[in-house]
Amino acid sequence: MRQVPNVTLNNGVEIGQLGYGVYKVPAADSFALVSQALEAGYRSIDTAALYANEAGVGRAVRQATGDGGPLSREGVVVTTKVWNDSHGFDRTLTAFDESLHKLGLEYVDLYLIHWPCPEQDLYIQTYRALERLYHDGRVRAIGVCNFEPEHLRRLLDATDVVPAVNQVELHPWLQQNEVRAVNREAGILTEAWSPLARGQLLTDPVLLRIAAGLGRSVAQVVLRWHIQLGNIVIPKASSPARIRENRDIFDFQLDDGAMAAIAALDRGHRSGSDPGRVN
Ligand SMILES: NC(=O)C1=CN([C@@H]2O[C@H](COP(=O)(O)OP(=O)(O)OC[C@H]3O[C@@H](n4cnc5c(N)ncnc54)[C@H](OP(=O)(O)O)[C@@H]3O)[C@@H](O)[C@H]2O)C=CC1
Ligand SMILES: O=C(O)C(=O)[C@@H](O)[C@H](O)C(=O)CO
Repeated sequence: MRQVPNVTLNNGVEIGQLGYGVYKVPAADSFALVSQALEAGYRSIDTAALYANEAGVGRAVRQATGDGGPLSREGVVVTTKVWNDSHGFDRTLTAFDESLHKLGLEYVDLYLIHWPCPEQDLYIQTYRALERLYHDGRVRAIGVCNFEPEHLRRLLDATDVVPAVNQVELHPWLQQNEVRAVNREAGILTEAWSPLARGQLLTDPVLLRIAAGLGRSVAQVVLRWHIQLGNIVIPKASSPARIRENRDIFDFQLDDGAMAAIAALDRGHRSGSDPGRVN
């Protein structure tokens, strides 16, 4: 097994380029599955207040990094997010306290605004609260999710700390080239959510052909494509076998022909919500 490589955020914090996402992981399973992911070599876990499984995530991280555990707390990145009903400066600080309490950790590594919620028009105040948490040392890095270029430009103009990541839906059927370019220009890393389009693209004939040629699964080919593009990627899986399968993407390469064939699959297909419409 090859180690998951780290990438460096714009403030120097390191994060595994491959992490484990836990949307729809039931609270009762989150301890076991996150423990298995950490055992399999993942060092970054992506949760959110919305997912209602922060307690199990935190317990798994505490067990793996506590006295006698195999890992150091500094070596694991825990991401959580402020949900849409907690936008605004004070409400965000309260939501953060609740998440930290559920996680049972001393600090959060990466704290993100979950959606810009443009109709609420509070994301600048929400981000100001993230900046406060960052300056107070309660989070190691801050960022956003689902920010379209217009939201990002406004945020960059109005605030001081450049987001470390912009986590957006991204996969071969929704390649987000404009968002990726704006992120790159601002020094923001692109993190891909639903990197497998929630499983919808696993029967794509082009991907099946590339996977067959390499003797890999389609999921592995798609995750490898993300890695070669420079994305951070956080697939969710519900079994130890799939958790390991998704990790095993660092011992092969997609050649230029395969990368070009995948680039041609972009079709603007969303498997989740449209950021302009979530409020
Ligand atoms: N910031 C945001 O707004 C959002 C963030 N996210 C984050 O991104 C993470 C990943 O996105 P998610 O929506 O879960 O979708 P993914 O694209 O990661 O797909 C998950 C689905 O793919 C299946 N799958 C995973 N690995 C394999 C495999 N090797 N072979 C076959 N099927 C596989 C899973 O099945 P099974 O579970 O049965 O194994 C599940 O049904 C989330 O868990 C969450 O952390 C997600 C949505 C929005
Ligand atoms: O998983 C998340 O983090 C989400 O916010 C999404 O799943 C979102 O609720 C969605 O796209 C629903 O289709």
